[in-house]
Amino acid sequence: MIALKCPEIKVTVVDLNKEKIKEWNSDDLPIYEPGLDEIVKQCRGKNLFFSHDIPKAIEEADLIFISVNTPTKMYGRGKGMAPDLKHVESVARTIAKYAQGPKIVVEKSTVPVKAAQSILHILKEAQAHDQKLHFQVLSNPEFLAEGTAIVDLANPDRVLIGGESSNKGLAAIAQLVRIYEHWVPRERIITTNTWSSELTKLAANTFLAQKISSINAISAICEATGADVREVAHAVGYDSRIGSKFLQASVGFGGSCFQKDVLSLVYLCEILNLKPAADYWHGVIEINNWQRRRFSDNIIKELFNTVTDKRIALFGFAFKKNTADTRESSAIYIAKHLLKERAKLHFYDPKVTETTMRHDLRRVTENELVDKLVTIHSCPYEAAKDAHAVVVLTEWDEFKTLDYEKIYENMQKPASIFDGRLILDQTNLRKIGFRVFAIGSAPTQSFNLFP
Ligand SMILES: NC(=O)c1ccc[n+]([C@@H]2O[C@H](COP(=O)([O-])OP(=O)(O)OC[C@H]3O[C@@H](n4cnc5c(N)ncnc54)[C@H](O)[C@@H]3O)[C@@H](O)[C@H]2O)c1
Ligand SMILES: O=c1ccn([C@@H]2O[C@H](COP(=O)(O)OP(=O)(O)O[C@H]3O[C@H](CO)[C@@H](O)[C@H](O)[C@H]3O)[C@@H](O)[C@H]2O)c(=O)[nH]1
Repeated sequence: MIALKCPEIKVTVVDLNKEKIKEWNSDDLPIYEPGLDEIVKQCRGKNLFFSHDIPKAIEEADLIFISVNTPTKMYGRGKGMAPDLKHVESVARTIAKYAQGPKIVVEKSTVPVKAAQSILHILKEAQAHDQKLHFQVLSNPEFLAEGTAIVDLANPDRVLIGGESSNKGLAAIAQLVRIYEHWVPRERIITTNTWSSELTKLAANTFLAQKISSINAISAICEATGADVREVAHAVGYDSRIGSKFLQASVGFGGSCFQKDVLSLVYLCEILNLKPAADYWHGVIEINNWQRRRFSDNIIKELFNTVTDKRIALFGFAFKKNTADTRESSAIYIAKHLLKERAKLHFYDPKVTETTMRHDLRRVTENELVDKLVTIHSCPYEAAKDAHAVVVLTEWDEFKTLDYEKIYENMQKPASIFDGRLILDQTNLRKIGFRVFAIGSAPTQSFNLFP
């Protein structure tokens, strides 16, 4: 977006992963994101470059964005909670090694509060030994969502920049503001101190995830009472203080950010000895896991309490529509529960590859189960053929307009459909003959004798 909006700025993207850089330089980009291909094609070779020559890029740059991954740590202290900052630290050390003049270093990765301090300590060490060096570290968290990244970047609700309040700090902030001002109205560029900016990113993601867990918790009450979660969400969201966005009940949120960032905030609360705050935010994750479990348990319950050897078609594997990203996708966890029960799973996703699906499933369950029980299809009708149930896990638009009569005809009877995204026309499906179960509404066609 910077390359597109600021033709006078040269943008060089560097990555340790040479394969990825090769793909960025090819016609087949390493990620699927609507609108991205066009922009890359328009700018690449003019003022946008992809390279693995990291030292040269550092040498040449005035501003350096650190945008490396900060996944949840899976070992040692903070395992399963704290973000792993080893890549951020490694970049700071690389900058310290190759910089030959003053640089503004921008923390774009999502990090815990005070991470900028560590980066600065490492850079200051280099500065102490070389008079030509001077570093300012800014926090500039990213708020784009996958699937809508280009729109979000082109028209952000806000851009947040945190930095030191010293003269040099303010000058660095002003430089970054000038870049965003090319396309973002000045009143939408917020400047704060570094720690507020870092914390805002974690807070924003936690608030968003909390909204989804709140509506998902309400969806469970709806299923038990006859209220309809879509009606409740609509009416609750009409209150402008609450707002209608992010009230879509679902199989639970996925993606590489929400769980990681909520856990990062919980961990921060714990190390600061703020246990009630840690427990409060941890509830967001607990509800999300519960929602996934409830959904898969309902499938088993409504298929006469056994799915062993039953063919089940799963529509969607990506964590949301318009992306091929599967990181922390609820589909993985729902499939895991069903595989434990020895169901035969037939997947269809318009963008996710077979290799990715098998790799993700092998990470959470035994290889043997995946090899024996999982089939991947390139056509939804094939996936649903002879199935006892169709389960919608991702809200891809194309699932709304499939020929459900044809799907019904080729399924085992009774044919059930479980809508985990509330995208299907339930009345029409019932007319066709399906037993329909949807998140957040009472199971009126339940065969189940016990609640
Ligand atoms: N994905 C999103 O939608 C999104 C949105 C907002 C914020 N974020 C944040 O942005 C950061 C990156 O997320 P992502 O999804 O792009 O991660 P990613 O894993 O897809 O990409 C990170 C890249 O960094 C590279 N890398 C790691 N260490 C490196 C090093 N020392 N030098 C050069 N390259 C290195 C990796 O090879 C990888 O290609 C995370 O902190 C994330 O929380 C992501
Ligand atoms: O009402 C809703 C909205 C979303 N989701 C699910 O929540 C997850 C996350 O969706 P979304 O937030 O749209 O995508 P992300 O790409 O994960 O974006 C989030 O995480 C990014 C990384 O930090 C932030 O930059 C974004 O602002 C923040 O929205 C997905 O599984 C969605 O299906 C719901 O279940 N119900």
